[in-house]
Amino acid sequence: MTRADFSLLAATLAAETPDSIPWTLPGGATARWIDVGALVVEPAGVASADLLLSAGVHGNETAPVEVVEAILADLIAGRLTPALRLMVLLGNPAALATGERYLDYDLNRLFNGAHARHPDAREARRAVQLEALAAGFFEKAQGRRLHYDLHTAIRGSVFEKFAICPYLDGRKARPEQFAWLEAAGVEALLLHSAPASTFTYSTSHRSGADAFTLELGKARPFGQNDLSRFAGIDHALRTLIATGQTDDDARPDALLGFRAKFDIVKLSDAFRLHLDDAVENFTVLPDGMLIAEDGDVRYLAKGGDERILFPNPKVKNGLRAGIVVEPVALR
Ligand SMILES: O=C(O)CCC(=O)N[C@@H](CCC(=O)O)C(=O)O
Ligand SMILES: [Zn+2]
Repeated sequence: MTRADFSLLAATLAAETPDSIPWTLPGGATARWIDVGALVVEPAGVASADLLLSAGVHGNETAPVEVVEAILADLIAGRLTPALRLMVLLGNPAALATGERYLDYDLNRLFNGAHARHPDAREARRAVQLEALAAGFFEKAQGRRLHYDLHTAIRGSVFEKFAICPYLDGRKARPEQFAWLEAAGVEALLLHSAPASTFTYSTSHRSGADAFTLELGKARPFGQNDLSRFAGIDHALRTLIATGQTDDDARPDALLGFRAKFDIVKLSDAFRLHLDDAVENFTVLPDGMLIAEDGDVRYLAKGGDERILFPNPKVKNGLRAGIVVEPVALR
């Protein structure tokens, strides 16, 4: 593979060794393959912002990886010229190679120190590495710090594309971001209500990044994605990279707001979810419905337009097996 046709995905899946040698892209930007699944692009001029784009934190969520690969290919070929600093991280190379969500433990439950509780999981080492790469990238930031962690979901969704804002330690989300999310085709925004062990909570909390998890459709294996369904995020990211313009004065009116009300936690092997596989994310829960139970613990819906998100009885014990959300005003 020459520099001109370098593919981060191919190099990552083939477990090639990164060389950290900078090379100049057509148009004068610089690229460096700094670590496994990690590439940094610096613009020729002053960077107007610092964008971390991660994909493949879950190995079965392949469409966002393909979107990011296509953007990188255009940057490397000089068809796209960056106005900002960019770091691309492919989250879980080993799981991407096997097409599984994770190998030993869900990587997106191991950030912000949680890796120390699962030292033997291969993902624990990767979480440490990713956190160090993200922190190193943002330490050198001179502009606005942005992190978009791109995912797809196991289930279908009432809102096909939605964003998740990590808990902001009491601060409010910056409304300037909402217009960009809408331009990317995002229909709903969930605000988390508590700290978490996710990548976006980590970069928000530790590096002060405006971080969002973006859920962009349904998870499918490589080769089975209809990338036309990802045109909105593809276009919004390319515009952001080319212009470096992160704020938008437009007043979005269609973005629906939700807040996390409570987590459904799988405590033991006795956990039973009373929602079948066809139930989509953001389905309204009838008042009084028994959503799940685990021994003596019963999770009940309390009405008021409560909805279910990410119901999954197959998670490991101790992890979130669903979130009950409710509408909230965004501004
Ligand atoms: O479809 C599912 O059940 C999970 C999709 C997914 O991976 N979602 C992320 C959300 C992370 C966040 O809360 O910011 C995850 O569960 O890690
Ligand atoms: Zn995911």
